[in-house]
Amino acid sequence: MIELTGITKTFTGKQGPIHALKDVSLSVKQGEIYGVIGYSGAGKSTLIRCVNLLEAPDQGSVKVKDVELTALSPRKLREARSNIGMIFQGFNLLKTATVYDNIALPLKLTGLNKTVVKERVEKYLNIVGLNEKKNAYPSELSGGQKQRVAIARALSHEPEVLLSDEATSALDPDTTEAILDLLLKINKELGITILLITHEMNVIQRICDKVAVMENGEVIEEGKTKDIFTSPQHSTTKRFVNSLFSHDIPDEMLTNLNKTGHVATLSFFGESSGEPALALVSKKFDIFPNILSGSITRLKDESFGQLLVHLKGESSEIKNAVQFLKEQDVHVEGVKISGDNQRVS
Ligand SMILES: Nc1ncnc2c1ncn2[C@@H]1O[C@H](COP(=O)(O)OP(=O)(O)OP(=O)(O)O)[C@@H](O)[C@H]1O
Repeated sequence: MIELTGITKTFTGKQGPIHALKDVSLSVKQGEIYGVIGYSGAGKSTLIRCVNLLEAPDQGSVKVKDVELTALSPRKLREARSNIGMIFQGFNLLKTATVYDNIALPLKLTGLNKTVVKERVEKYLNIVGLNEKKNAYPSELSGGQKQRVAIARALSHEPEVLLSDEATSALDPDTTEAILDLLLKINKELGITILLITHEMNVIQRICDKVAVMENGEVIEEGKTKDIFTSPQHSTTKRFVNSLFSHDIPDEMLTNLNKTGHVATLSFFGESSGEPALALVSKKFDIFPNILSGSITRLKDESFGQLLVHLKGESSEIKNAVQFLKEQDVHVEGVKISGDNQRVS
């Protein structure tokens, strides 16, 4: 549905060129929710703005539904853009217009008649659950309600693609959850493909099928959310994944524990697969596993758990136990302590 190939964008900064995007390629399939995560300045906004050519890339190809957008005339580009909705962190609502008019005015500009406009506004206000607020002004709405209006406005053009530029970053955790649920519903029930950018791993965790991690204008890691969570490769990706699990054990304690065995994180899917596998390990091998910390969270439709464990015993027994855990689909990774990388895997 969205194919970005070899996208390069350089800005002219006061201190010289800023290479915001360096040869970035990305492929989003129809019906997917695809998340791009990265720290501030990674290039996420520039990338998402290239998809509808709000930002023109210096080089590279932007295809949406097999149409090369960079080659279109201004009129054809306007048509193509009507198939790509967008929502923003700051909502971008007209302050002087009611909720109804915020959605209706852009529709009228496309030439739709009054009856169709009314039907569309009501349909999409219903979908976002805000029909009773149609005569309110944005200043009378909460942040979550403003984002709902913005979503209804984007959907009212009946696009196949929705771009979300940090749509939940200005919202509190409960409102964020509600907006993420709404995005899931839109994806499921209307079949809209969603490409979003965020700096919050919980957004990726809750709704994304796939994720790309960006740093310094490049995609450093990409794949199914499930795979990235169980086996992050790049140190930045590991930081993002670990941000969801606070195994707050002091380094000194970890160093001491490593003298009598190995400290490792075990990642697993399903609520019950981690602990039973660990119980079996203590029966089968001459080791004593001790859970130091653990938590379970949800990855879209599945539960995903992580345990920080101390495996006490001889190295050879630990090695066999780790091999056994891997065979039970538990991902095992040694924990770094003070630069001394005691890898178990
Ligand atoms: N119009 C511009 N002119 C000059 N530099 C820009 C412009 N837009 C972005 N940049 C620079 O490009 C780099 C990437 O910015 P971008 O906004 O895409 O990153 P980001 O990952 O979205 O970060 P943030 O979450 O802080 O917005 C940054 O160094 C930024 O300062």
